[in-house]
Amino acid sequence: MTVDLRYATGPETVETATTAQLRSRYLIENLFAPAEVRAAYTHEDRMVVAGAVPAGTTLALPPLDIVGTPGHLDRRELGVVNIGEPGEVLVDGTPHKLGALDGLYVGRGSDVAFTGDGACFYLVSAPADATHPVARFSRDTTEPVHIGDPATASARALYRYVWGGGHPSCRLQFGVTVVSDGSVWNTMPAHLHRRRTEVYLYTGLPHDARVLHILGRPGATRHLFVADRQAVIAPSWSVHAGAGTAPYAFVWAMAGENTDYGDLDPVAVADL
Ligand SMILES: O=C[C@H](O)[C@@H](O)CC(=O)C(=O)O
Repeated sequence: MTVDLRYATGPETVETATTAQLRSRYLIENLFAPAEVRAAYTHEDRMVVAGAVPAGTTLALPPLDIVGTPGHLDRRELGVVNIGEPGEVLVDGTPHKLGALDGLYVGRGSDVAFTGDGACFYLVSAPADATHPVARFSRDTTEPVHIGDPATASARALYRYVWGGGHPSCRLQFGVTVVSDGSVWNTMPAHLHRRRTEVYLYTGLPHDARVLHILGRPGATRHLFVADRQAVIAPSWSVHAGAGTAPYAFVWAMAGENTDYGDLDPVAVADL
């Protein structure tokens, strides 16, 4: 299996990069294909992001040569969000049913497989040095955090699945944010995470719409136009925010020094 490999980058490269260079470093375009698992590996906090689209088959989470262990999760933990129709994640043979935008945490050491005709699983794994129990997160029963404001087109609901305040993890945090009807902005005002890397996977966007995603250091930002089911890597020095030309949601996932969701450095709009 080929893995899309991304090296760690410094902030000074962003201002002189061409659009093609920015896209090849930070944008992950083709994670989802029927009856396949596709993966990208970033050296930024050694996160793996992957897509598993069972399409009627049973797909196993494969080991990756770059990870270097016989099982993918021998030394890693995993977050899963279903961005398709309902399906099942088999963890050591036990099925966990995930509906639209539901999440699953899988601890170190488990074997994982995916089934479901219309399911589309987005996966994030990160190094782990302890084993925490499997946990399912239902979008319907997770109480969202409402932030932003319709007056600034930034109202959105944050469904925090693993974020340091609930289920334990080693390094991984993840959840789903749904932008409210009539709003366009995510993560505005923006912030930095000095102590971790974050990856956004946009979903629910019409095929002819795009999210204008902002990256780079405050005061030296660039943008990427991002289509549905594409992911963007945000190194620790980069803001990560966006505005959609149509309604959308996104899966956010972070890995780094701690699992304290509130450990971030706000950036005032005027400083962007
Ligand atoms: O630290 C938090 C992550 O960047 C996201 O959870 C933020 C987000 O979903 C949003 O503001 O819309």
